Amino acid sequence: MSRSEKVILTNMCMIEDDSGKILIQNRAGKSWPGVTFPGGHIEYGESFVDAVVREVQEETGLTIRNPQLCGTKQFQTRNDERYIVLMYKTNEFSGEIQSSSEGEVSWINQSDLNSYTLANDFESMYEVMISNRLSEFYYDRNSKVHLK
Ligand SMILES: Nc1nc2c([nH]c(=O)n2[C@H]2C[C@H](O)[C@@H](COP(=O)(O)OP(=O)(O)OP(=O)(O)O)O2)c(=O)[nH]1
Repeated sequence: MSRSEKVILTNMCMIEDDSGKILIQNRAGKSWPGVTFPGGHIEYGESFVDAVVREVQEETGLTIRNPQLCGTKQFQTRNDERYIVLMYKTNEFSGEIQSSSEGEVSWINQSDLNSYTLANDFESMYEVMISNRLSEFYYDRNSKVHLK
C-alpha cells in the first residue's frame, strides 16, 4: 500500500470579538457559495499557522494572533484527492475589516448565523469549531457526514 497520497490543504478561521460577534464572509459567485468564515489554500511548504494568518489578512484586512486549531474537515474530491480544511479560531486580532474579491465580510451576532444562506454543510463545520467534544468533520465514501 502506498504511504503517500494526493491532498489539497486549506484553512478556515472563526474570529470572535470581545462582544461575542463573529466575522463571516459571503462567498457569493464562487464555488461552494454562501456564508462561511474566511480562509483559503495553504501554499506549498508554508507553515499552517502562517497560512491562516495570511489568508485572514488577505480576505478580511485583519491581523490575527494565536489561531487555535479547533477541528478538521475532509472529503475525497472527484479527482480522488483528500481535501483537508484545518479549522482555527481566535479572539485576538488587530485592524479594521476590509472585504476582498473573495467575498464581503461583516461582523454578526453568533445567534444570527442561521438566518444567513450558509454554504453547504457549513453549519456542521461551525458545530465542530465551537464544540469542546468534536474535532473532526468527515465525509465517508458514501458522502455521509460523520462528526467525531
Ligand atoms: N471549494 C470548496 N471550498 C471549501 C469546501 N469546504 C470548505 O470548508 N471549503 C473552504 C476551505 C477554504 O477556507 C475555502 C477554499 O475556498 P476556495 O477554493 O475559493 O479558495 P480561495 O480562493 O479562498 O483560496 P486561495 O485560492 O485564494 O488561496 O473554502 C468545499 O466543499 N469546497
